[in-house]
Amino acid sequence: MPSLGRLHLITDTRPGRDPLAVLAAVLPVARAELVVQVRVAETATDREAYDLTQRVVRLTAPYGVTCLVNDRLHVALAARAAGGHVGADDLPVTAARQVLGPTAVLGATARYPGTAVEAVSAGATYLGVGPCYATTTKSGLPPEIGAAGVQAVAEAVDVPVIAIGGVTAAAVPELRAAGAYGVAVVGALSAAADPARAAVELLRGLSC
Ligand SMILES: Cc1ncc(COP(=O)(O)OP(=O)(O)O)c(N)n1
Ligand SMILES: Cc1ncsc1CCOP(=O)(O)O
Ligand SMILES: [Mg+2]
Repeated sequence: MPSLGRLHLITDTRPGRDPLAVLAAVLPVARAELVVQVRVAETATDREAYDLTQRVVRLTAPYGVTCLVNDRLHVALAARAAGGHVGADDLPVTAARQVLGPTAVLGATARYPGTAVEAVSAGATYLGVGPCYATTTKSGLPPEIGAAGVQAVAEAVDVPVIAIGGVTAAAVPELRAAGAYGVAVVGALSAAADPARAAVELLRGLSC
């Protein structure tokens, strides 16, 4: 399996956002350091998720970028994405691994060392760990775990830990120092006035 990119761009499909325009801006600067996770609203249809995934797969293929699908693993398979990401309300990691097959990239959400170790035993190849900081992108989240929470998970597992939730370029150094391999962001790229520049700033911290 090729090494995982350190900057995970999660698509922002909220009204007024343009995930493909953001991706087109970020791709040339981030290249293979980028992972794109297609995440659509729960109210989106499978067809909408599939169409967006196909477009992302086509856009990213020339750059060797890994494309993943959040939650909807059948969409990942149908669109020939590299894998998917599951959390507590999705298929269990063992079932997700069965669906995707042995070589797919499979991310799982974890907040604590115990659940992190279980997810890795069940077949997760990386962990999404958070929320690290306050965020308005997703509601109903549990309390933030901060860099200390990331460190606790990173010390417990030997797969890449991807910090998520309110992550900005300013926070990347402390997350890296805590053992995060990379970061996953929605707003830091989607809401940026200049997404390419925002990606460069995130990548600067990730390369240290
Ligand atoms: C990299 C990464 N980490 C965590 C999540 C959150 O997944 P989940 O807990 O299933 O929540 P939803 O994204 O499905 O709302 C993620 N998507 N990516
Ligand atoms: C999907 C998800 N899961 C935990 S935080 C989050 C949203 C992250 O978005 P942002 O990077 O804008 O805080
Ligand atoms: Mg989910």
